[in-house]
Formats: sequence, C-alpha cells, structure tokens
Amino acid sequence: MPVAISAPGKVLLAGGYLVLDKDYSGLVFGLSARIHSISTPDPEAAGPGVITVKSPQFTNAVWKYKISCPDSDKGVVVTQVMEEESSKNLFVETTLRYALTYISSTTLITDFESKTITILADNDYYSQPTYPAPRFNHLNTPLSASHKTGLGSSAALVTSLTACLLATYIPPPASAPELRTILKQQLIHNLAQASHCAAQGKVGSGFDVAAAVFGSCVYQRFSPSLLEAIPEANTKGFARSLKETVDSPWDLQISKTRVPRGIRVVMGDVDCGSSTPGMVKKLLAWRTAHPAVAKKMWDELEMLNRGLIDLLESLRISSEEEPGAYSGALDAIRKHGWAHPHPHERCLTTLREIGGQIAAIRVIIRGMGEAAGVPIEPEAQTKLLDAVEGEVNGVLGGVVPGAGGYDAVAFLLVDHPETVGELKAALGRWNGGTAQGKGVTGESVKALETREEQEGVRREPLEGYEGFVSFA
Ligand SMILES: Nc1ncnc2c1ncn2[C@@H]1O[C@H](COP(=O)(O)OP(=O)(O)OP(=O)(O)O)[C@@H](O)[C@H]1O
Ligand SMILES: C[C@@](O)(CCOP(=O)(O)O)CC(=O)O
Repeated sequence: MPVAISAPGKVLLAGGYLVLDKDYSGLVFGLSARIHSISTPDPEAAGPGVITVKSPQFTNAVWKYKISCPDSDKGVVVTQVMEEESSKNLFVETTLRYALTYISSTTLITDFESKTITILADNDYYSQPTYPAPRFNHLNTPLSASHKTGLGSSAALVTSLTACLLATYIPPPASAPELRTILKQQLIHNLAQASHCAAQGKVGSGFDVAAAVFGSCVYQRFSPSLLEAIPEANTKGFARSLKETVDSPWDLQISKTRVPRGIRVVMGDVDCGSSTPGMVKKLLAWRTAHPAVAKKMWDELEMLNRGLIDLLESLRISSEEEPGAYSGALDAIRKHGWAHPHPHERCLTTLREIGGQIAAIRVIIRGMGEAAGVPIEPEAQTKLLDAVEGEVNGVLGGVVPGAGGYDAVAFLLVDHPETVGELKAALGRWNGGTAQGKGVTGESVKALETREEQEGVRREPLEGYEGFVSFA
C-alpha cells in the first residue's frame, strides 16, 4: 500500500542562537514549502531487504540500501549498494538506520519488505533557474550543487521520511489515515530529532525538526543529554537505548502559534550563503568568554522576543474579536503607512508596537553580532531591511531570520496582493546589498512564494503525485 507524507520547512523569526540554550525560546513558523516522501512497492525487488530512495528532481540522486538485522541489540544495518555515479546522502542513510532500528525493536520485524521511496521537494527549497517553475521542478544538477534557500530541507526531509517509514512498516492501526492522532507526533518528533542530530553531528537546537513535526510554534529545546546517551549506531545497546529514549517523555516545550489572519510572512532569498556552524561556534565561544555581558544580552533579547510573541497573540485575538476594526487598520496601513486619522485605535497601536518590537530586537541582535564579531545582521542586510520598510506601506518589519548572515530576509506584512506585489518589486529592485568579502555586489533579492502554514507533518492523498511517482 503506497504511503505519502509531507513535512513543512521553517523560518526562525526570533530567537536565533538563544534557542540553542533550553532556558531561552525561539519563534518559528512552519512554511507551505514541504518535502514529501512517498513509499511504493518496489516492482523490481527479488525479495525483501532493499530500500531505494530517489530524488528525481536532481541528477545522480538514487540511493539504494541493503537492509539487514544480524544483531537486534545493535540495530538494523543499512548498507549502501554503490553503483556507478552513486552519491552519498547522509541524512537519508541515517534516517533509515534510526527509523528502521526503532521499527524493528518495536515490531520485531527483521525482514523489511523492499520499497522505493520518492522524495519530492517544493520548489522554494532551492533557487530556481526560472520563475515560475513547474511543480517539483527538475533542476538538472546533483543535489550537492543546488542552491538552498535556507528553509530547512534536511529537517523536513528527515521528518517526512521518518513518518513515511513508520506508516509503511508499522502495521494497523498505526498506519490508519489520521496520522496525527495515531502515529503520534511525539514519536515522529523524538525519532526524527535523534536521526537529524546524528546526521548533523549533534549541533543545532532542533527547532527546525520541531517545526517540521508540529508546525508553527514557540520552541524551547530538549536537554542535549537525552540524545548524547544513545550509543553510536550499530554498536552494543544502540537499539534498546534508541527505543527507550524515543519512547520516554522529553523536556522540550512547544506552544502552538500562528501568524494572525491578514498578516503574511514573505521570505527573500539573497542567494549568497553563510556558514551557520561557523557562526554558531564563534558566537558561543564569545558567550563563554563574556558570561556576564552575554547573559544580559540574552535576557534582554528573550524579553523582547517574548514581547513580540505576546503582541502577535494579542493581534490574533483582535482579529477574531473585533474583525471590522482589525481589517480597517490593516487597510489603513497598507494604503497610507502609519499616517492614520485615528492613531490611537487599538489594532493600529498593536500593529505599530509589533513594528517597534522588531526594530528593538534588531538593535540587540546587531550589538550581539558586533560584540562577537559575527555578521548576524550584516550592514548590507540592515540597509535592505530599512529600505524595504521605508518604501513599502503595510510592512510591519523585517528580520534576518535564523542564524542571520547573508542568506535570507523575512518580512511580516499585510497579506494583500498589492502589498505583497510591492514588496516583491522592492526586493527585485534592490541592488545596494554589497556583502563585503563575499564577492557579491548589487544582487537582487528573490521573494519566495512560500507563506506561513501552521500545520506540521501530515499524510497526503496519493493523487497529488501522479506524474511524479509510479504507483503501478
Ligand atoms: N530533495 C532532497 N532529497 C534528498 N535529500 C535531501 C533533499 N534536500 C535536502 N536533502 C538532504 O539534506 C541535506 C542538506 O541539509 P543542510 O542541513 O545542509 O541544509 P538545510 O537543512 O536546507 O539548511 P538550513 O537549515 O540552512 O535551511 C542534503 O545534503 C541532503 O542530505
Ligand atoms: C543559530 C541557530 O539558533 C538557528 C539557525 O537557524 P537557520 O538554520 O539559519 O534558520 C542554530 C539552531 O538553533 O540550531
């Protein structure tokens, strides 16, 4: 029986770096750009024990694995069958190893039915050569040469593949249609975090996997020690420890959130690139060397981020309790900017406060970056954010999301076609962005189509993949 699962990408609007510490939080929105994993029977399989994963949007993107379980305590062994022009895919391979080990420990299956799993990524994950591009556009490059837009492809991939493997191999009732209630999100989350963390080399707060599973949320991470306790894959005790850890309660904190109706997040792809691990290492080294100053900054930023979360929540409440006044305020700012005949009207005040809060957050972020010598909001991005905010009525504010740097920008704005169109045009016209030392001068910024979407991992109807996957 074929199974299709998708998981969303992410944008960390507030809380970059802080969210690495479990005492601080991150505001992360799930995105409509999803990565889909579709498992189908393998028509060419001579018997059980072969899983072929492929990403037909890329060249040389077929990864074939032999699956065996010689020692149940050490877990399932996943060995790539290397063929001419095979590449490695660490995230796929690790996810198979972890998910199949968990499944085997739970169900006692050792002979896994052979399957083909097709991975399809929505176009916004990679810079496209031409716009608009057809759905699941073929990029004519190997995956390693694609230009990622920073939407968290590895987390969405690991999450959808994990859920797809669970739904494929764990027999009913777990494979019944309602993924969320039966294949519990918590299980998908814990298992996907374990795989992602192992593949990533144990860095990262896990906010991207949390968004891929739960969708938009305020996230406080789990204790890193939870995963540190799991032995290396395929060593003594791996299977037992993985199962115990995944089935145990974790100390992460998730509270669901959403962008209020009438407001939209638009991401701009700067297509320049920054090294997140390098920035994280440098910033954390500075934090360790300057504990007192850093604590003050972290606490101040946390307070401002929490303030932003509260303001967005009160705007959401206004949008439901006073829809007329709310829509009027949105209309007014998109037409006239902040000049309004009733400046003290409640919704307008909240909208204004959101803009002010984002500006205050950016001040501290810049200070943090300067102090640590890490370009979290580089000057080129400051100019871009300020220029767009000044030019386009209806933009509440913009940030350099996640780790910051030269990769991307994200704006909160009134969700009206004219406002979105003006923002896209302003980004397209932008040519003042000189990333010093990066060799990029005067690049325009491409607005992505993706928007905030509240829902996390979900089962998808198979009809959506006709033409991309063979169900024969
Ligand atoms: N379409 C895909 N098919 C198969 N594997 C993929 C696909 N997209 C991403 N991956 C896996 O994810 C890896 C990229 O992960 P990486 O953490 O570098 O990027 P990212 O998660 O998109 O980063 P960011 O958090 O900055 O958005 C690839 O090397 C590959 O292993
Ligand atoms: C710097 C950090 O806090 C955020 C990185 O975000 P992004 O991958 O740049 O979206 C790292 C992390 O939380 O894993």
